[in-house]
Amino acid sequence: MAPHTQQLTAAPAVQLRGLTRSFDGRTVLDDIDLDLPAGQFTALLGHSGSGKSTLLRAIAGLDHEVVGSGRLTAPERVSVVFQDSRLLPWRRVLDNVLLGTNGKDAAEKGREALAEVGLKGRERAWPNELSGGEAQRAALARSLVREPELLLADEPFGALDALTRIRMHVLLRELWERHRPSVLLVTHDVDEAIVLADRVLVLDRGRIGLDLTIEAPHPRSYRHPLLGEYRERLLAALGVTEDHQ
Ligand SMILES: Nc1ncnc2c1ncn2[C@@H]1O[C@H](COP(=O)(O)OP(=O)(O)OP(=O)(O)O)[C@@H](O)[C@H]1O
Repeated sequence: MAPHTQQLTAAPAVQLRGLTRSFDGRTVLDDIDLDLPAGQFTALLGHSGSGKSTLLRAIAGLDHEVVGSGRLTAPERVSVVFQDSRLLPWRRVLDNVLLGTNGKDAAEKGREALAEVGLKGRERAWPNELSGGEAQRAALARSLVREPELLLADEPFGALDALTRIRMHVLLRELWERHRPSVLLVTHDVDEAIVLADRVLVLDRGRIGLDLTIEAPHPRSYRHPLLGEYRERLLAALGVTEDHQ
């Protein structure tokens, strides 16, 4: 049995019950129940405006209004990565990674995390000296150094060119294999979801419209023959027909 399959039986890292969120009387999340098992790599797909970021923010504990309406259980150590690296421009790369950490071995861990994401030697660089892909690598290092039980990623590769995105997919999956946090990756890219995740959720009209387990060995390429059927099911759930592609 693959190691990640074993972890699916573990207690859920995230439990949502009856989660509802409205803005100005408009319901964006409608009574959502969801369990994310510990150590699972899940992707959340949905059209623009379907509420993906709202759901992620709720799980991250960044939206206090939503928590009041339902029940949310999430781990203590949560890291969030966004589309924009959010590095502080006035701090060098290593100092960005270390922000908010402490302990005498923090700097060493920061260096190790930068080496893991392929930024060894760039510790003293300024954020504006990094490419977009490198900045996202640094953002991943910053999230890793906190040893998160849950990694929430909101379209982390959305602003990158296609080739860089593929390299980042490989990196993210490798990091997940090594550290095994629970991951929730928000994306509107169906291929990104099925190449990376073992479970893909589709958010539609405030509900989880489709909850699909992807059973194909890793590493997966976009052309993996097993992925075609999953792609079609997800596109159908998103209301995208072949004619639209
Ligand atoms: N703070 C807010 N105030 C008012 N409306 C909001 C707020 N945050 C989100 N919304 C609305 O909630 C809906 C869902 O937004 P959300 O950002 O969660 O969607 P999304 O699926 O992440 O979209 P995208 O893929 O474009 O990032 C949108 O209609 C948005 O305008």
